[in-house]
Amino acid sequence: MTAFGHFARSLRLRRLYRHSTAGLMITPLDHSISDGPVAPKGTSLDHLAGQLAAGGADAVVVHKGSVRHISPERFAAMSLIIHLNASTSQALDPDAKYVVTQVEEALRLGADAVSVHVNVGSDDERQQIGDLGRIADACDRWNLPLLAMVYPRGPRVTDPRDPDLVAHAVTVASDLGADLVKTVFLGSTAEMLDLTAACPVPVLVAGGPAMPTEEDVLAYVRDALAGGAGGVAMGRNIFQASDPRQLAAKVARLIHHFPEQHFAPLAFPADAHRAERLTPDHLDAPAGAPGSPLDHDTHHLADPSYTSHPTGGPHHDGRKTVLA
Ligand SMILES: O=C(CO)COP(=O)(O)O
Ligand SMILES: N[C@@H](CC=O)C(=O)O
Repeated sequence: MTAFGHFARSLRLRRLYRHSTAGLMITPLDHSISDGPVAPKGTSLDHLAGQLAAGGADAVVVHKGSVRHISPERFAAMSLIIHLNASTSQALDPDAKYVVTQVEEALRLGADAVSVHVNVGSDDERQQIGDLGRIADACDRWNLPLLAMVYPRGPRVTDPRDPDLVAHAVTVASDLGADLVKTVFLGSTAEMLDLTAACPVPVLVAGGPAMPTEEDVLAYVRDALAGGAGGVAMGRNIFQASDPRQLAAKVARLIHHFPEQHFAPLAFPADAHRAERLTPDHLDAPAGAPGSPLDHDTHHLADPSYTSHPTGGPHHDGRKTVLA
């Protein structure tokens, strides 16, 4: 290990942020096991994946068998996250998630990262937290980034958006080694700011059930970002939209161009070197203004002079460090 974290894990995390270091737009499609088909009627999973990739999604989360039905071409500009546990809505206890494949299998399938869902407060919590710990160990062995989806859910959880409960849930995820954590939006930007400030890894918000209008979705994403979220892992609102590609593009654009850079996946020695080439004027320029880092649009990642923050090293601004 170096001060910049393990190279291979850093590299894979960096690739997740292929479009922008400002944040992530991930679309989970693991609902296929919990609730049934995710692709709009009459279309295929491959078509949906193509729309998401064309819209600028950074990654999709899918179950292991789904990758057989998606063309590898879809992942030319989008990462593949394999989901490792499952349950169906028909189960006696739908909150009880069980492991259906391993980190090694995900690697064999070409995964760029893996994800695991934990319902904190469920009757089955003991098993799920144990699974998260074991999966985190395997991710450490293979240097594979880990996304933990953590939700307060279970018979004793009366308010799944209780800020203390959600803060507890995301802490479970970061304490056991998740690189990214996905959870519910708390309902207000102020509450989100407290949550995200206390969590050492980026917090991605889930979308929840489909909202009535596209503008509702975009306002929700704006609020989450203003609350310090590191992006979204938004499923139903995207794949149930009348035009998933178009809405994915709008959401991705909001996230990828968000002016505040919350964290720095570019924590490589080479980036410290690149950072020296940005003058303070560049860094102070308003977002999108000539000379500001965001002036580069999404092409900035191809620009060797681009970096997301002035020091280039692991970035502690009171929020997060993607790499340690
Ligand atoms: O947990 C989820 C998918 O993994 C739910 O995502 P959405 O709420 O955005 O549909
Ligand atoms: N990760 C989610 C999938 C969506 O329904 C869950 O298991 O609840």
